[in-house]
Amino acid sequence: MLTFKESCIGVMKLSKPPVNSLNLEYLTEFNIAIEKLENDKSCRGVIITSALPKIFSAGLDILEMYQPNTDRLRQFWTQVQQLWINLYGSQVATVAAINGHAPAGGCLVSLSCDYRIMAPNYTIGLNETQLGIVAPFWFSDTITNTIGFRKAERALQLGYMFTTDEAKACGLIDKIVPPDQIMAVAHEEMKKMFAVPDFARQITKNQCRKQFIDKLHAKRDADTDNFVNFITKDSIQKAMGKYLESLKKRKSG
Ligand SMILES: CC/C=C\C/C=C\C/C=C\C/C=C/C(=O)SCCNC(=O)CCNC(=O)[C@H](O)C(C)(C)COP(=O)(O)OP(=O)(O)OC[C@H]1O[C@@H](n2cnc3c(N)ncnc32)[C@H](O)[C@@H]1OP(=O)(O)O
Repeated sequence: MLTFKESCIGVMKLSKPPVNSLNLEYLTEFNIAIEKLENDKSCRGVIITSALPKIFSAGLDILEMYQPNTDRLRQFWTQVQQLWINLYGSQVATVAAINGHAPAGGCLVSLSCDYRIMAPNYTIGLNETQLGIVAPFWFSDTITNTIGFRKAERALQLGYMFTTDEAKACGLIDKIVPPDQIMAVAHEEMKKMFAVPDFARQITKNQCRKQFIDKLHAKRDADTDNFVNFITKDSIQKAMGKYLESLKKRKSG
């Protein structure tokens, strides 16, 4: 993770080649970095983007979920939950500068921010069902809160990956920006949020989001148990094995 501060704005650049997949170690690093910026009194905003060309993040590292060690799988899921709690509940203003593809966990990271700008000709969405897995309720709440129930239900069922244009049309992202302007526009959007007194913006954000974060807090252990029980099922392992094979075939084909 490349993290630096530009005045009162923290910039986090995901930099885990080849595709910024989020494994246990990287999620832990991500959480530490966001918690550090959150606790920095001089930090009013965070921009999350990718240091890699063409990929914002490929989402959760599928290899963490395929033929897993159960203890590690639990730690992994705890970090995924924590990342969402940290980002969705963040008191600083957050902008996702999506400069590449953003499937599943990559999409969730961006949906957890306050504002999303995206470069053209990429794809974004919660594609979990295409892997034969199910987005948990808090992924589903987050997309529903962004694009509304009907569109979210349809997109989740299909595991639909939106093009940048489609994402803009349904409100999954807020603005389409050429890649060379994405950081400049992220700073402009941040300034718009800074024009509102921080405490008023923060209380409003809490009013909108707290109930959803509280819901996960209340069910956190059960959510981890569900995840571990679900992922370790033979049928789910088979489906994930097939998906991994298809990724490799696509590469060679
Ligand atoms: C009842 C419910 C209870 C509980 C809930 C249960 C389950 C829910 C759990 C979790 C939710 C899951 C969230 C996720 O995020 S799952 C991850 C989904 N991500 C994807 O499907 C992305 C797949 N990747 C791609 O589409 C492409 O790789 C991408 C467009 C990102 C990049 O394409 P490109 O052509 O540039 O690169 P590739 O050659 O495809 O990939 C390079 C290399 O990287 C490997 N790879 C890709 N993505 C991942 C990944 N997410 N994890 C691990 N590894 C990944 C790919 O296989 C290649 O590897 P190699 O062949 O070895 O070089």
